[in-house]
Amino acid sequence: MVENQVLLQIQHVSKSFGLTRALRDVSFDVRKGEVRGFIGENGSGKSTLSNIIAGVYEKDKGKIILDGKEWKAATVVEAEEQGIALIVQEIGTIEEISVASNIFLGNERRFGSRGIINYRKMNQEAKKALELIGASDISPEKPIGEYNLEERKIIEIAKAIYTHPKLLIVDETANALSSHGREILYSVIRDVRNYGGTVLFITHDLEELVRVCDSVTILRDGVYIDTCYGNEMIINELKVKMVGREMSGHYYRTEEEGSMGEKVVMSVKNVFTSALKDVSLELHEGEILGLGGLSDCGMHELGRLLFGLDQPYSGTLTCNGRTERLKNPVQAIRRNIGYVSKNRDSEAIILRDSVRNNICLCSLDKISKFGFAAPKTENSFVDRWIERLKVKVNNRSEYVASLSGGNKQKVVLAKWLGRGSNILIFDCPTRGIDIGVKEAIYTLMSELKAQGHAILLISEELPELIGMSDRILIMKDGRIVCEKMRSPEITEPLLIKEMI
Ligand SMILES: Nc1ncnc2c1ncn2[C@@H]1O[C@H](COP(=O)(O)OP(=O)(O)OP(=O)(O)O)[C@@H](O)[C@H]1O
Repeated sequence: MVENQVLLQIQHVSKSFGLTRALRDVSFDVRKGEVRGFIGENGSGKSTLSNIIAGVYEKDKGKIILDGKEWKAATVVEAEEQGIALIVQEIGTIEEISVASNIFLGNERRFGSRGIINYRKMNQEAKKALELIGASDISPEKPIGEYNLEERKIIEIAKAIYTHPKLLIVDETANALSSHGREILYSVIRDVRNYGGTVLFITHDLEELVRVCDSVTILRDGVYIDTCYGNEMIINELKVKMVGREMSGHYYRTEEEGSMGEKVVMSVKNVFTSALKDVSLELHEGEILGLGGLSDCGMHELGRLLFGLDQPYSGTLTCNGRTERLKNPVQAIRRNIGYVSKNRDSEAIILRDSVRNNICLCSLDKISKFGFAAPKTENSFVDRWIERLKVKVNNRSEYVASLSGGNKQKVVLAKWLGRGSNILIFDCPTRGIDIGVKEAIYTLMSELKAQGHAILLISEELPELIGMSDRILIMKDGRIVCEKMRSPEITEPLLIKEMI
């Protein structure tokens, strides 16, 4: 329940990274027991402020008051000790260690005696933490590397809630989760609110925001715009406040029926892997083929297989008229296939390299002459795509690691669109992307379709699947269980019925 006492006061906070003014004189308050949404376009400063509160970054100016006292965390561990938990946008776990060690990272001392850690006790406690949020299928002893993006996010949720934080910050986490994972997250948010804690909830999904939050604060270009409460949270008005202009409201394709060319550009027949059971499909030129299902249905694995990342036990794959085995992504790129992975930071971009090199990476053969790429040609190629996708970046030499989440995603898209791949496998392409750019990406997908490109759209967002696809395949337990042609009769409940 929202109390009248204020927990967090942000007072005139500013922060710059070199030339980028990420936050400019931002001030607002959040009360105890309040679930506060936090929205703004990509690069508007949401993660920067969250990171300052949670001790990751230092602010340049301003004050933060927590529970009546000035708050200045020097480290994340210090912030945790003071009751602040942050679930970051990307993967926040450490690869080489166990689930339990991740949950108690920085707090191992509590299981130690004379310098020796009692791992049995740590595992037992981690098991309790996981059970508490209904994730008892995750084993504390296992290395975290055995778990996928969604399961790792659930482990991070368990870690965050275990300490009963007075302030829980959730940065763009829901869109890495399936409906089951989202239920876990929402129930944790309800628990925090029930014991009088406060939640700062960052999301680009405004419907989710209105469902989950008591109020919302809007940032634009690092500047505080407004805070709306309860019934004042009207989606169309929030969009205008975020973007600073009226939005058209037409995100998706308007045709009632689907269309596609005759030519099949890619097909798989009777494919089996550990995750796929007798899967066959055909992708046509000029087609957007939607692939949906629950997150463990096999759709993400199918995307990996079509890009040569995984190999089938049996079955055939035909690509641009040739039957073959894609042994690796290099072969797939040669066959003109592009792939946007759901797992952005670890699979889709090189964080410690420039925006320029990331965008050019797969197109060097196209923009080079006699094996040499002239810097001028490279630069104009990169600038064209930065401009086209409105990537918010100071210059093309900036490291991708310093971009906001949504802008990283735009770099991934630019890389494949720039190459002109005629087969595009998009796994959750609009993950973390703000509404303005979402609209631009959907327009781009329609243009690519019109030019004859084939797109396999793997998505957990049903409105996106229904709104963009010519045909939808639903997968369940590794099999394709239904096929629906584009039509106004296709609804979310109809697809959900096939998925569960
Ligand atoms: N470590 C950093 N180094 C340099 N610039 C940074 C760094 N972190 C953030 N920025 C810049 O600060 C600005 C705000 O980024 P921030 O990540 O806070 O945005 P955001 O609102 O969370 O965006 P998104 O919705 O895309 O996640 C961006 O221009 C970003 O490039």
